[in-house]
Amino acid sequence: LIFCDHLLLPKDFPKLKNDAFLLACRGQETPHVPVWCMRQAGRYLPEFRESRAGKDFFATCRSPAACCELTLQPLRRFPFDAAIIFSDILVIPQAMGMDVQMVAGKGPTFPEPLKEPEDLLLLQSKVDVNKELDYVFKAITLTRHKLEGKVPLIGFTGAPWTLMAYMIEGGGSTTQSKAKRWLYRHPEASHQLLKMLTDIIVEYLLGQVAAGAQALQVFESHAGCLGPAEFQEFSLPYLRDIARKVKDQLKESGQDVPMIVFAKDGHYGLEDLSQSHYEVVGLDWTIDPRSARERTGGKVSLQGNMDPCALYAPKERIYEIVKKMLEGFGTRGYIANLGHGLYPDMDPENVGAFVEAVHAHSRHLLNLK
Ligand SMILES: Cc1c2[nH]c(c1CCC(=O)O)Cc1[nH]c(c(CCC(=O)O)c1C)Cc1[nH]c(c(CCC(=O)O)c1C)Cc1[nH]c(c(CCC(=O)O)c1C)C2
Repeated sequence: LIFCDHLLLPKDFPKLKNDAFLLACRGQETPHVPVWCMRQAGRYLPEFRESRAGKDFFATCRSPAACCELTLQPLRRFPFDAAIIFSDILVIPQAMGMDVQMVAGKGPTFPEPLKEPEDLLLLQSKVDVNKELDYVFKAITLTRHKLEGKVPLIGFTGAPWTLMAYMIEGGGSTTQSKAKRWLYRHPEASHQLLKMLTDIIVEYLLGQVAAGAQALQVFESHAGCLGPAEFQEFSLPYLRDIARKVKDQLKESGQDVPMIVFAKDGHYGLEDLSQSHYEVVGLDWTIDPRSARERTGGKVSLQGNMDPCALYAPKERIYEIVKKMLEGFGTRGYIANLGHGLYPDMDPENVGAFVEAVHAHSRHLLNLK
């Protein structure tokens, strides 16, 4: 039999061998605390730099074979309990007709960001998600097959506010002041854009599940620049809408896929996030594990939250930090991760030490029970 990778269909997937991550999402017992890292497919790996060398970032995102290879790379080195599909949150603005380029040393850049509400007319409001983002779905299907059931595959999206911020700022920003100007000056147009994004995101996530994603993470990376009131108005309702709509649709076809919401620096919204139809709330390192547990009252599983910079510490110190983190969160309903993505200058050995520490110490704690 000859298999052509690009003809692989989203069915007959290999049987899952390690379900610790999926069990933890649902608060069920696991033999160890599952662990993965945001940006685990990244520049800190020499093999990643080699695969990406000289290739355009978004061209790489459009190649299912390249995305599959980059997704699998970290799993060949470390016993992570989940894989996350290599892609980017900015493929959605691209699908809506915006040009996004990866500029070396600067990051993703929009040559023509949205400036005024009239610019919304330039956007493709009815995006044919299955056609425009088909390459992501193909990457997911291929990767799920190539994972051979080793660990579950996570799909993801940017949240509406975070995507809106990039579309107006035209790239990364520390203040998000151009995007926040819209919230205060053009609230109606802001809601119009957020609603437009929400509809596309729902379809996009459903497409990822149909293609083979076994869990979904929604990145609200720019929650931190909103205050509680703006979060209540411009972020939370859309995060809730996404989870509710995705879950309602999946239920109709008898499916159930755990969802994770990660609102970076959105500690003020923790109680609300824990009551937003997500099984898991991701945390950055500014929240103390015990207080996060108290504030979420056992309603959700938690994921996080070691400071990525703690990985610069010597290995023994990493072990101590992990130990404290595990004792703070407890071993049930918990997925170990960093509080944000891995930095490109991280020593892969220290990433390995982190994974090893989570597995070893959580097994120790679980054996004491
Ligand atoms: C590895 C990588 C990615 N994106 C970028 C890079 C580095 C550039 C390169 O390799 O050339 C540019 C890339 N893409 C983006 C940025 C940040 C730009 C900025 O705000 O300054 C950069 C450098 C935008 C982006 N992209 C993403 C987010 C949300 C998570 C977060 O808060 O970091 C955001 C904000 C999501 C993302 N992006 C990526 C993944 C892959 C899966 C994994 O985690 O291993 C994921 C989940 C992949």
